[in-house]
Amino acid sequence: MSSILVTCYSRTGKTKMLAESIGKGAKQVEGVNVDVLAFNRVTASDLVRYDGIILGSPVYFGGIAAELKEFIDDTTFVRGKLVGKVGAAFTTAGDRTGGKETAILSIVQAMLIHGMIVVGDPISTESTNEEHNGGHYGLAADGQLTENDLLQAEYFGKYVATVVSRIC
Ligand SMILES: Cc1cc2nc3c(=O)[nH]c(=O)nc-3n(C[C@H](O)[C@H](O)[C@H](O)COP(=O)(O)O)c2cc1C
Repeated sequence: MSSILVTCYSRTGKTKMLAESIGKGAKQVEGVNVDVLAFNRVTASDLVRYDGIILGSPVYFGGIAAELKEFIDDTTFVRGKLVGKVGAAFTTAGDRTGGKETAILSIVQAMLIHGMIVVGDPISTESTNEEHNGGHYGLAADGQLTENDLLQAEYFGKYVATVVSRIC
């Protein structure tokens, strides 16, 4: 049985809503155990237990929230123990051009430094919806979350879990 952790910093609940939908999608994949955990319940050393780690943050000034950066900085103490794990990132922003890609890439950058295998957000083959908001480098949504955003988050979770189940 492979395992996935989904967690994010979220002040006003939007990024957390995406986390829940990502978890819902990931749980559709057989043979993968998925934990969607509140940010304050996770420590850097918990990451070692998982095969896949999906991390999210709201966009703050074009980057990630300080709280997630602090968490990532703490992962220096598990350096070497995350090698070969699958990683993926997600974000929410206020504005369409507000910095979703730069925020996602900050998370992805840390994952790559850990030697993780990063999974992006391809436009889902399951999606027939042309409104796909896909982040390319990870999952992203802006403004008020729509049903479509939550559906894309489910597809993303399912996709990452499928990769985890294949390679872990
Ligand atoms: C301190 C701060 C900085 C922000 N900076 C940006 C920004 O640079 N670009 C943007 O599009 N939205 C920005 N926002 C809006 C948040 O990214 C957006 O509301 C996000 O969805 C909030 O996520 P949450 O509900 O999970 O806390 C900022 C919000 C705060 C509080």
